[in-house]
Amino acid sequence: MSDSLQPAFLLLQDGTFLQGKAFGKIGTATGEICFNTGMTGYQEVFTDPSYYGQVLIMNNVHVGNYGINPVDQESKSVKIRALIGRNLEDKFSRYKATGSLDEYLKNNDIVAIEGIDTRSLVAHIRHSGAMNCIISSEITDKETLQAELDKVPDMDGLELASVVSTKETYEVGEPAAPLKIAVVDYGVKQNILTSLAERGAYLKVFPATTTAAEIKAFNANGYFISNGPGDPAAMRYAVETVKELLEDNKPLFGICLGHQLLALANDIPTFKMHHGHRGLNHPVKNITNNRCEITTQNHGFGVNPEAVKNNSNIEITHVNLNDESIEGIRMKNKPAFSVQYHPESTPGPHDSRYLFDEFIEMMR
Ligand SMILES: NC(=O)CC[C@H](N)C(=O)O
Repeated sequence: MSDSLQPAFLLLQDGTFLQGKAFGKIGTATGEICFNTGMTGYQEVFTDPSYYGQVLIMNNVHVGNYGINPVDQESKSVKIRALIGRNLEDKFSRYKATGSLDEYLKNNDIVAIEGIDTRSLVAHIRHSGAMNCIISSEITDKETLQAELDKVPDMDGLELASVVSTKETYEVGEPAAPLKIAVVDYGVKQNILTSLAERGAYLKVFPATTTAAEIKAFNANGYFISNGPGDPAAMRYAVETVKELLEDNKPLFGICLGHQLLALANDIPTFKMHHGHRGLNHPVKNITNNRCEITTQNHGFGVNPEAVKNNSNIEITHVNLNDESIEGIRMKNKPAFSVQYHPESTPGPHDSRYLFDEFIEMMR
C-alpha cells in the first residue's frame, strides 16, 4: 500500500462507480478494462505493446513488491493506459530492482488506482464482459467522468498496431547467422525477437505498413507475423500483406495478432470475445501430440471456430482446455502456422518454446 491519501475514482461504462486511492501519476486515463490472472511478471505485462489502449486490473493482490528493473521489459515504455490494483506497493525488495512501481508509473505518465476490491471487480467483468472505463485522481464528480468516458471509442473496430509499431526498419542478431527472418512488427514483444535471434537467426524488423514487396526484398528464409494491440478485423492492409507473403511459400509463423491475421488471410473471420484471456496459467492442448501446455495469453479477440472447422485448407493444432477456443492452426498447402497464445512468455511458463524450434527447423 502507498501512503497516499489522495482519492481516485473508477467509473465503468455500465455505471459501476468505485473509489480508491491515487497511485502513480495524478491525472485521468481511459480505455477498455481487462484483467490479468498472472501472479508475477507485472513489468513484462505493463510493457507488452498488445496492451496498448487498455486499462489493466492485476488480479494478484500485491503488485510492486519486487520493484522495477531495466531488463524485464517487452518494449521500451509502459503500454497499458492505466492500472487498477488491490495493494500497489511502493516499497520493494529484490537484488535486481533499481526503482519502485510508483516512480516507474509516474515516469511513464501512468495513472493508477489502488484499494479496489479487485476480486469482486474481476468477477463483475467476467459476468458483464469487457467495457470502457475511466480512472481519475483529479475529476471527482460522476457526471464529468461520464462525459469523458462517453468520448472513448470501442476497442471493436480500432486499428492500433500501426501506432505502436516501429517507425524505422531495424536489425537484430548477427548478420552472419545461418537464417534470415523478416519480422512484421505490429507491436512485437522483445522476447519474441530474442527467442528467434538466440536460435541462430538474423532478423530485420519492418514497420506495420511496409509493403509485401519491400519485405520480400530482404530475401528472408521465413516470415514472422507479430502480436499487437487492437482489432485484427480493422487491419485490411495487414491481411493483404500476409496474403502476399504467403504467395512465396516460405515458412511463416504468427503469434496472437499474427495468428488472427493468418486466419483472416484464409477468409476466417475474427470476433470480439466476452472478456478475453490474459495471464500465465491457461491450459492448451496440442492435438498433434496430445500434450497439454500451460501458456501465457493476452488477447481480447479470437478466430471464429466454425469457420476454422469448415476451412478445408486449415488444420487445428491447438485448443484451449478451458473454453475450447482455437489456439493454433496450420495451413495444409503451405508451411504456415500460428498460435493465439505466447510461446515466448516471460517470466514463463516455458512449455511452448518448442514452436520457435519448429519454425527454425521448417526454414532449414
Ligand atoms: N497479444 C496480441 O497480439 C493481441 C491480439 C489482439 N489485439 C487481441 O486482443 O486479441
